[in-house]
Amino acid sequence: MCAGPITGPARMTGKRDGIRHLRQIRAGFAGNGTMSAPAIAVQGLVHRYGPRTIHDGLSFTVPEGRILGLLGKNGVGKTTLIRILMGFLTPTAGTCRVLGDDSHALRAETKRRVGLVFEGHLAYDFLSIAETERFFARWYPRWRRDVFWDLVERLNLPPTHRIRHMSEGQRSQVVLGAVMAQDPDLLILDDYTMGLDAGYRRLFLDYLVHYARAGNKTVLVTSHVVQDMERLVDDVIFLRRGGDVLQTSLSDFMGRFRHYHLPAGAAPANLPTPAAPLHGLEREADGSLSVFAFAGPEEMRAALRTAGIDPAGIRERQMSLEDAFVGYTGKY
Ligand SMILES: Nc1ncnc2c1ncn2[C@@H]1O[C@H](COP(=O)(O)OP(=O)(O)OP(=O)(O)O)[C@@H](O)[C@H]1O
Repeated sequence: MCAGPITGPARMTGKRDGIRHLRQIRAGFAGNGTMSAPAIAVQGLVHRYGPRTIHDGLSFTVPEGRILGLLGKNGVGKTTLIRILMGFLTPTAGTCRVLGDDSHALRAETKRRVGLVFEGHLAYDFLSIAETERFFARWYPRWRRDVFWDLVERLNLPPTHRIRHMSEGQRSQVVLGAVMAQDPDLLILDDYTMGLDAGYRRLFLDYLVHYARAGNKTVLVTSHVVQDMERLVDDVIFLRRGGDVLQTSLSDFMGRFRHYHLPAGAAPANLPTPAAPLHGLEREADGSLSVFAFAGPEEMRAALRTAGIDPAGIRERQMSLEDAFVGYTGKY
């Protein structure tokens, strides 16, 4: 993980389904009822690596002041999207605007307003913690020493301790402190959990929520620790292979997406292809059936009958966000 102006502030470094539930959060709705330009606006994004299409007409916006979790299975294109947003990659087609600028033509002052945590490490690892803080401070007019030290002093290491002599998780803590201290308007955190223990992850999440709310920051975050998202994000975007995208508020998704369980024998040996409102059908090891759907119990019974599945014995099961993520994206 690497952050900041290690190569100057202009180089922030540091990681469709049957149902088309595209619920686009309206561009510019700031969550407090006011309209403002979205912090991120992606329209018709296509990206290919050679013959492989990673994104195929992706469109979404991140309204200012919202915390959005970008979720998807390994290899679905989260990091690619972030690379495009930061101007490291030029998309095959489509437009991406970050704080009003085209992503492949970000002005230096716009880059300074974006705090990025990305795969990698602190490049100047021969510096001590204190030297690192002074180095970053020179680049950022809004540098917050208090924020840096508030996060970094929890390491219980002397300020003279060199970055290269730190563990991976300790380095990550310095990176997170350095990014937050930049006082950016937009934070992009790509898999920020690298090497962090559960306690520090929790501390950082609580800190981040408070920091983002107090400063009206916009946050785009990816993490494989999906349960963390539950305490952090306002909205989620699910990316799925083939270019499907679902954008919704977390509360709406958790309220509408349901998991039902049916006893063995309820469904035919060959499971039907789920059609709306059914989203996914999975045979469990004991022959019972898990059904994921955007439907309440009554609608569900009717949909199951239509699919040739006996709804008798149906039970709804509570889901965490991680359960819902696996139910929505599939186990493999
Ligand atoms: N430079 C590249 N050239 C060719 N293919 C690439 C390149 N970079 C990434 N890919 C492929 O593009 C797809 C998306 O990769 P990406 O890193 O964006 O996924 P991701 O969603 O961030 O994955 P993960 O959750 O595993 O970090 C993968 O199949 C990957 O192998």
